[in-house]
This record gives sequence, C-alpha cells and structure tokens, in this order.
Amino acid sequence: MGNHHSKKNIMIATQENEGNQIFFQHTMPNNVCFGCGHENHEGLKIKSHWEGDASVCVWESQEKYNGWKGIMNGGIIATIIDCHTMATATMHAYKVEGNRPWNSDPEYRYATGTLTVKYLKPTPNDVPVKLVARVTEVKGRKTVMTCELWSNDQKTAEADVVAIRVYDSSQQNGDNPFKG
Ligand SMILES: CCCCCCCCCCCCCC(=O)SCCNC(=O)CCNC(=O)[C@H](O)C(C)(C)COP(=O)(O)OP(=O)(O)OC[C@H]1O[C@@H](n2cnc3c(N)ncnc32)[C@H](O)[C@@H]1OP(=O)(O)O
Repeated sequence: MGNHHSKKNIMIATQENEGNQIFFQHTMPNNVCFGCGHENHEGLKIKSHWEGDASVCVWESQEKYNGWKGIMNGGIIATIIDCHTMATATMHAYKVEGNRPWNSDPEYRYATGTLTVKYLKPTPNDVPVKLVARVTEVKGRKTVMTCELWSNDQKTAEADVVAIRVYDSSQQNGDNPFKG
C-alpha cells in the first residue's frame, strides 16, 4: 500500500490513519458526500484502500440501514458501491500518472455515469461487508469498473460501474457543479 503513495500524500493521510492503513477518503478534505464524505456527519463514511490492483472497502452497517429485518437495504448497498468505485476511479487516475498525490495538479473529479447492481443473495446487515473493485478499462474520460460485495465468504452483489471524469483543473472553463 505504502508504495502506491508519495511521501507527501502519506503525510496528509497520517492524521487519520488507523494502524498503518491509508484510506483514499482520508486524503480528500472537504468531501461532504453522504456515502464517503468524512465531512458529512450523518453519512456512511466508507473507507477504501488498495490491495494490489484491487481497491477494497470494509464497512459496518447499522440497524437503521435495514431493508427487511436483518437484511441490508438495497439502496445503501448501491450507495457504498457507488462511492467506493468513484473513489477508486479517482485514485486510479492519480496512480497511473506516477502515483502523484491527491493535492497535485491537475485535479480530477469523477461522477457516476452508470451503476448497475445485481443483487445475488440477501446481505446480512449485522456483519461487516467487503467491497472489492477493479478497473477494467480506461477510455477517454471514462473509467469502467466491476465491484463485488462480500458478506463473510459469500458474494451477495456485483456491479458494473462507469465513472466519468467531470472535472479536470487543466481544462476548466467557467462554473462546474462537480468542483466543490
Ligand atoms: C472539494 C473536495 C472534494 C473531494 C471529493 C472526493 C470525491 C467525492 C466522490 C463523490 C462520489 C459521489 C458519486 C455521486 O453520487 S456522483 C452524482 C451522480 N451522478 C451525476 O450526477 C452525474 C450526472 N450526469 C452528468 O453530469 C453527465 O451525464 C455526465 C457527466 C455523466 C456525462 O456527460 P458528458 O456530457 O460529460 O459526457 P459526454 O457526452 O461528453 O460523454 C463522454 C463519454 O462518457 C460516456 N458517457 C456519458 N454519459 C454516460 C453515462 N451516463 N454512463 C456511461 N457512459 C457515459 C460517453 O459515451 C462518452 O464516452 P465515449 O463515447 O467517448 O467512449
């Protein structure tokens, strides 16, 4: 993990590191997103990190995110997949440009273009889930990914996701709703 990050990025992340783990979202100040923003105190606060070429997120739900009793709500599942894959697309772009740090130029932002979730099995809501995302293609402004959701040793959902680069500070002209 440490090898994928520059010294500068590691220093930024240090304040919020847990153990030796560096999470993508901890390098992104001012993120107010419901799923991944650590500035959103009502949010899900997911945390993602690299494990080789895959990005991984382990997340613990709460009873209020039930669908059926004891089963995780499908919209919450879509939300954590959405946020985990957008963070993955973002960090992947910086990674392929020489592992440059988040606060280097140009700045990129990604938004969800398409998110297709296949719900395979009920996902228990009282054990942590694990998301595993992989970038399968980068074409122009598009990053295509797959994402699996695991509960213990069972895959309970899988998704195909297309992220679109919606902000590039080197191309920016005028207002951009995705900048802030
Ligand atoms: C301040 C610090 C903050 C830190 C933040 C940290 C991270 C926070 C993370 C928060 C995470 C929160 C996550 C959220 O909740 S993001 C919120 C949910 N998503 C949105 O609101 C997006 C709304 N949609 C749009 O704005 C536009 O439609 C976009 C920008 C997506 C495309 O419109 P644009 O006019 O730009 O596109 P283009 O026509 O030039 O096409 C370009 C290419 O893209 C392909 N394409 C187009 N549309 C789609 C589509 N829907 N699916 C698949 N592919 C699509 C198209 O074929 C073409 O490819 P090719 O033909 O060239 O191959």
